[in-house]
Amino acid sequence: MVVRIDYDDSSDMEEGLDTEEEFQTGRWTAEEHERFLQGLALYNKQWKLIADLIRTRTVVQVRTHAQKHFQKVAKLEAQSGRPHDTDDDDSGYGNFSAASTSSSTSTSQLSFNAYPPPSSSSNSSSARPTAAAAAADGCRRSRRASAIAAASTISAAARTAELESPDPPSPKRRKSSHERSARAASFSSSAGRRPSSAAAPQRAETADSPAFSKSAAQLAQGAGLHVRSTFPFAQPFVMPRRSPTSVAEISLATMLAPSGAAAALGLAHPWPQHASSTSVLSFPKPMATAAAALNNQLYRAPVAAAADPAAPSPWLSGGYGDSYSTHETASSGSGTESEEWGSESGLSGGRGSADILELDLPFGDTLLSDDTTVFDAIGALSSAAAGTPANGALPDFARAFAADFTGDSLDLLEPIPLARAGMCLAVKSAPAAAAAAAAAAGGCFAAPPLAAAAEEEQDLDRFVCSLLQVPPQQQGLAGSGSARLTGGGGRGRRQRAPECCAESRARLARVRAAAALNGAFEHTAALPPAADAHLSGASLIRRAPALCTRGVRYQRVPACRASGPEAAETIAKACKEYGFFILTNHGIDPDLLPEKGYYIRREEGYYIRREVAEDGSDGDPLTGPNCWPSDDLIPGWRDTMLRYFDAMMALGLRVAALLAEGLGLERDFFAPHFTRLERHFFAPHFTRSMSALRLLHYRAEVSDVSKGVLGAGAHSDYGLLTLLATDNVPGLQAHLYGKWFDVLPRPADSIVQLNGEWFDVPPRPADFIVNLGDMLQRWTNDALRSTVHRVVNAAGRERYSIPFFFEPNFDTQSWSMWSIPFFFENFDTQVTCLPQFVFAARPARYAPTTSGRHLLDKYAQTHTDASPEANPGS
Ligand SMILES: O=C(O)CCC(=O)C(=O)O
Ligand SMILES: [Fe+2]
Repeated sequence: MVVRIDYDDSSDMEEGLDTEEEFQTGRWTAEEHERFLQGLALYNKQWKLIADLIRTRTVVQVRTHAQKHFQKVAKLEAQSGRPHDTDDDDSGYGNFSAASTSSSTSTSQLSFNAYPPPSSSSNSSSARPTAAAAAADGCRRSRRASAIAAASTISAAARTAELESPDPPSPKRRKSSHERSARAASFSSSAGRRPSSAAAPQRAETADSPAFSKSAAQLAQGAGLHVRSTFPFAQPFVMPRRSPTSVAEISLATMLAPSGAAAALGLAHPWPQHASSTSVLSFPKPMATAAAALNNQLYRAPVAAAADPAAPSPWLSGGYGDSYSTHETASSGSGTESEEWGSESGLSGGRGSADILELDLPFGDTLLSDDTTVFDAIGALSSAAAGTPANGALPDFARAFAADFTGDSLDLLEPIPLARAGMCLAVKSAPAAAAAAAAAAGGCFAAPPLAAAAEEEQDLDRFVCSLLQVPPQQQGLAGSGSARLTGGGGRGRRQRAPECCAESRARLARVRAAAALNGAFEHTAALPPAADAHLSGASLIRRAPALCTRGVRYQRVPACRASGPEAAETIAKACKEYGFFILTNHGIDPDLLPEKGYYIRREEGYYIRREVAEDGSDGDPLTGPNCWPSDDLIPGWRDTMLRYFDAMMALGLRVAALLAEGLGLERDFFAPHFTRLERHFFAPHFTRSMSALRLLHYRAEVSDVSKGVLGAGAHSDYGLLTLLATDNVPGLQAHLYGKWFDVLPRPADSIVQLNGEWFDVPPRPADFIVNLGDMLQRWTNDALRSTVHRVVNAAGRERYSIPFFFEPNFDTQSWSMWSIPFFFENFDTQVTCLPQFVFAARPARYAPTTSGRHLLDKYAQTHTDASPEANPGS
């Protein structure tokens, strides 16, 4: 079992902001190569972007490295006679130590089980709405228009350098070898460690930071933990600037059940010198304790929730609903469950038996209400633990943490399913140690008798089984005699009826899957066959979407209003930190929404752009006349769609204005890029925008990420931003890198602890899901990032969506003999890194271009039939 402890990178953040990049020479490290591979997957052969991702290598170095890499891959392929998976390529780029190689092998196996990499022959297009039907439909399109329509097909395959890697790349800058090696430290529980990990060489100590590794090792040993030899995760754990996730998580755990944590260790105070990230390294033991404490919290809270059967439990809700209906919420609520969970709380200050919620807390009432905020929970618990009077005053760190967590102004959707995330955390963090600590504390959940355990696998299985209350005979484990579960506090445990076992098993599988995703489990051998089945990529995605988060923060998507005094600020904040938000109060006529395209029921995408002449003469490259079904066939549809298009243009302009304002630009900054201040005498379209509606229909096919079967492959959109309307069927997933990693200091009140994970964006039929496009990234010199997203049709249900790609005018406006001079303004639609985002230490990353050029380039990169060769005229 591996427990990860992350190093403090706060100094990196603070010091590293304005310094020049440090380019390395010489052999590539494993880490650099890994990033290179990520970059390759993400950006194909855009060396500049890849170099940006790697950070320590120049573009030229990257290119040379790529050359060697491809040669090597070709050689391996020739030798093996099969395509070589570059992700597994550990065959030597610099100083791969034996340790790191073996580690990455086990890790990639772990990752594969958790989240298989894409097959090289992605057939995502099969699930992608195709444009072929559009052509077959007899619609007349210009050649260019067809090329664009075809985008829906090709983009999934080609635009996608599929991002199905188990962990996303960390774009975070690496500054020093010290920090790199610090990151390499992790711990495994000594309670049941495998001999192999004990014998493995200590990379941290041979690496270039002996001081760090020594102290880490000492600390770990002092705490009864074992320093694992190498960094065990395929990807580095991405950490935010000011509040390293580990600290946040541990803080959270500690704060959630501090008294329990204290009891577990016999400590007077459970969070020693909290909140300083370095303290993480100093307190491996509290970390285990924290996990145990969190477990206490997790498995007590539902008991209280169950006391009111009418109230939906916030603790294990969310995700795709039914897959998370749990026995806690399903239980009778009679209170007898508390016996089962054990009643020795080990928590001080409580009024009652097992239930931490009965603590006399200032916020106690809100703790389990549906609109519970984490702020409340943390505030309540930390106040109680800190012994502050019940007046709501929080310890400073708790206040800061809570503010960091919730954000000030954003109206965050989806109350965090804290328990679920916490479950991952607890299992991830220190399962064996957590169990032991909890047991020592007279635990609130059954802890396996660790001392009797022979193998780590068994410990882990027992641990998880005990969490899930899988009866021993159902566990399918070797040596189950010693796995007899002991009830917390020595109380007898009620055996579950056999019919519950399937559910328990499924839950076991889900937790294990989640834990695997979280990088916690490195073994799979002991999984019962039934559970194994749940670990295939597709089912994992289907069953454990919300468990796929590493922390607790990715379940929520910020919601921003399109109007009101806060709108500009909240939109800018969401864009900076998330790159993704839900737009409410948008003012689009609700009557327009349901009609907007659901007539299109074919397997295809269907584009609508601004109207141009039949011969396309007043169009731009990449455009053509819209293709409308006859009015007899769908009466009024054309009219509806054009009204919708206009409304979306107006909304796009409004959001762009709010964003500009929030970014400190002129409110009207973007507008001229989307409008044409020339009024054509005969065709007074007020826009030359390339914006497009795309009507998408996904057929009822379950995605299988491992096989590359996706609704839409991972991509970012090209324009300024995209306003997405969806029906009620989930499917959209976003991939966050965090927005503040290398440009500006991350604001103290940031809502996001950055991390890269796919997470499910809840469908919001009445609102719009907004994501940022590549052009905005370009304009802001990477300060804002276009958001990578994809569609995974986990439910296998038919799905409709209508993205509105808000894209600027193609090019420079031109004077025509029909223009009304008064309105004419020669405005070049230049996309240039804005001075506000260009610093000495961070010069412009993109050459000026035009919107049209940018689009052509993008299409050329990703669509074979939109390449210059295929479209010589464009
Ligand atoms: O259907 C969706 O939810 C997203 C579609 C999308 O991302 C796209 O067409 O670019
Ligand atoms: Fe998209």
